[in-house]
Amino acid sequence: MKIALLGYGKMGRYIERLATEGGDEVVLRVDEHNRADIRSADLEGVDVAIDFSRPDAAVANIELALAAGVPVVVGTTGWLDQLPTVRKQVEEAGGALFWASNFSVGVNVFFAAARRLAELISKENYRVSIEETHHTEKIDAPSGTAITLAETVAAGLRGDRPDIISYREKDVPGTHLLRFSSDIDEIEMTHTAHSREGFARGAIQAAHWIAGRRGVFTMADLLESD
Ligand SMILES: NC(=O)C1=CN([C@@H]2O[C@H](COP(=O)(O)OP(=O)(O)OC[C@H]3O[C@@H](n4cnc5c(N)ncnc54)[C@H](O)[C@@H]3O)[C@@H](O)[C@H]2O)C=CC1
Ligand SMILES: O=C(O)C1=N[C@H](C(=O)O)C[C@H](O)C1
Repeated sequence: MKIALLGYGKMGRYIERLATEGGDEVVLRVDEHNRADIRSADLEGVDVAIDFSRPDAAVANIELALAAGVPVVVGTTGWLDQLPTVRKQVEEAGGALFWASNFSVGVNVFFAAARRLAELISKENYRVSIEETHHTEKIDAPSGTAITLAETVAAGLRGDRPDIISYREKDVPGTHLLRFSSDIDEIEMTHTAHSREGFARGAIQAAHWIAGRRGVFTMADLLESD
């Protein structure tokens, strides 16, 4: 398939390498230097746009893809407070958006396990906390994954979102720790990304999956489909 990359940094370049190895073709690369020159007509012939850019750029990039009638896969974090408005825009345009705060299969399994653990523990007296560690170039804090994890745990507990502590350390691709602690014992679950490969593979899988679909989707839709 023909891909437009909206954002051509660490993730955009990783996706290009894996997608090309898999037989896809990257036909447009957009970054902060050429973004102002890009119009929806430049997306003509593109099958899917993949956005890994910046928190303050994602919504305009989604609007660009919608205007071009091109499905868009968005991995950028830090804009999801605007999802309700964007969802309306997608529905009104009859477009397709696939978003995920984390595209790796491992993290999405971690979310499901965290939800179940929170449900099981909800009547007990545990303190819940989340810690996330990322590389020092990361703009947003807390991470999108940590926010999704906190929302998932809160839903399982039928309670408040746990607090999140953010750490920034050189070259860390992404580590998330969920802790339930009481005076009696402690339960910890950690997901450690060894590289960006899981994120890139998941985004490419989503790009193939969204072809021919309309609406707003995320990883649970993909993982639960046949
Ligand atoms: N959902 C997921 O699985 C993952 C999400 N991310 C998120 O993806 C985003 C990008 O991450 P990285 O590639 O590591 O960042 P990066 O800083 O390496 O790359 C960002 C790219 O966006 C470009 N850019 C800036 N303004 C732009 C605009 N208006 N339009 C298009 N491109 C623009 C920059 O020139 C750069 O090429 C971040 O929000 C990060 O949190 C990162 C990894 C996994
Ligand atoms: O910026 C990153 O690098 C990452 N961002 C995502 C997030 O904010 O959760 C996903 C992953 O952890 C890497």
